[in-house]
Amino acid sequence: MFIGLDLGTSGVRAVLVRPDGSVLASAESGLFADHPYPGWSEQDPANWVSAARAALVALAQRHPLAMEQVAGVGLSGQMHGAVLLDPAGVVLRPAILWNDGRSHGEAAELDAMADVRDLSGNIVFPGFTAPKLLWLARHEPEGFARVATVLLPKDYLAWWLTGEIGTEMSDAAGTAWLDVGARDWSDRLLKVGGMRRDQMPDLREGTGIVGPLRPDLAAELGLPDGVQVVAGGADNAAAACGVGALAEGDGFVSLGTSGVLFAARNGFYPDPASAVHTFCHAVPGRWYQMGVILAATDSLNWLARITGVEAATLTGELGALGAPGPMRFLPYLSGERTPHNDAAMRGAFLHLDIAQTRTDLTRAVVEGVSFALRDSLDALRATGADLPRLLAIGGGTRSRYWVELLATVLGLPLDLPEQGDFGAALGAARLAICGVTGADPEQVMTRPPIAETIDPRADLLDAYAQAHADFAASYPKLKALP
Ligand SMILES: Nc1ncnc2c1ncn2[C@@H]1O[C@H](COP(=O)(O)OP(=O)(O)O)[C@@H](O)[C@H]1O
Ligand SMILES: O=C(CO)[C@@H](O)[C@H](O)COP(=O)(O)O
Repeated sequence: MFIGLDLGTSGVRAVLVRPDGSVLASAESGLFADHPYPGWSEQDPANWVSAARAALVALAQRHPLAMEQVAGVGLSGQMHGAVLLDPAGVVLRPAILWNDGRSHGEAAELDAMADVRDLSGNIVFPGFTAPKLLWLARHEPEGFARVATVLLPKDYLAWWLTGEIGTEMSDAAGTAWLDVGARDWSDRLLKVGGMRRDQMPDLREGTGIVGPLRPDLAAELGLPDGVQVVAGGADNAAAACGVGALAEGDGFVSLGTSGVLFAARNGFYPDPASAVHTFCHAVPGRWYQMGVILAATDSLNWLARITGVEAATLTGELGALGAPGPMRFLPYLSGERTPHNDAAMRGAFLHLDIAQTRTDLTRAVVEGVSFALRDSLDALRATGADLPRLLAIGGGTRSRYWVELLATVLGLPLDLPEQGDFGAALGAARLAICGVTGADPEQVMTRPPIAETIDPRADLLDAYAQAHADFAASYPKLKALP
């Protein structure tokens, strides 16, 4: 048996997976992000540990015999977050997350420096790790002086599970300190970011082993001796492993806290002039590209918070998909990444009318998120990625309305995998299977059974294309406002 542990922004999910790759059980424990100031987004790593422990204990209570058979644990997690450890391994401050825009000035500075885009293969976005450390050096210099190690979120869980410090290529690629083509830390990128190699965790591929599970944790969870903890992958790379997206033409769209349009590529094809990301895959010798929006289900959760109605209830009120609503919503509540790279931009509702209801607001939100993902699809296509169809994963795909809308806005058939919510956690477990048994990733990371394919609604394609054009035209107009 194997365990996959995915540290999402909205919660930790643990899955117990049989050696043939089928899922026996899963458990979840929720998380919240703190936004102490506009544009900031933080989580306390202690809460990640509590949530991971709760999810693992839930599996142990329900499946004690299966837990006795576990050979490996694989990890997956939200990308880019900076977890700062002092020389004793103590966390120095709350982790600064992927959707935190405070370091936009530092990001622009790094981005303008010679060789930076060429080496990292990417624009330096404010959400990436390197500008966060430059911000820290300027605004919290005492804390910065004590940073002995920078970890990415899931690597902090590896540290908790094993007492070992390490990372892997797919998460390291999102730091702006990695030479993404060479799959190694870049001395030049570290130097311009004010960092040293000894502050970086050791690098391995996603199937590499970080170390054995701590004996006290094994005893607490009813796991045997000698369980190996496998490095795993950044959540999007791990999700790709979970849905078998390894080669050219394979891709997925994810409706999680962030929204992601992912395309596996057969080689390293950076296009750093565009806001498409080019990162190492979690399996050796492969890369991928993606467009990212910063608030997908996070936009819906914001509406849920201010209306006092749960996200699932809001989408449940939408009924059957029809023509686009009259309102437009720009989902830039945490700023914008692909395609505009605009950390200062903020969201908006347009064309509010006194007759409109909560349902109209929900419709506008899910439409706005879908239109922003269409922008990412167009940006990916411009880099040469060819995506004839996509798998659809993430919590938002529980809404049938949203998936049908998204298929229509993207103009592509969307395949809903059985157990689509497990994507990243299942991918983490698959990386553990490969790491512990030496199995070939190509054999293990197959496409999952598809529960249903949702086709675009041919009768609505033109109406949504027009609504997307209106949405796209709104961005420069809003940007021009003081
Ligand atoms: N029926 C639903 N309709 C729309 N959104 C939903 C529904 N059920 C769950 N969600 C959303 O899915 C989110 C969780 O998605 P998930 O992919 O697990 O996120 P993450 O990986 O970012 O933590 C929830 O926060 C919620 O907003
Ligand atoms: O910043 C990115 C990718 O570049 C996000 O996709 C994060 O990795 C967070 O993911 P979720 O919590 O939405 O899964």
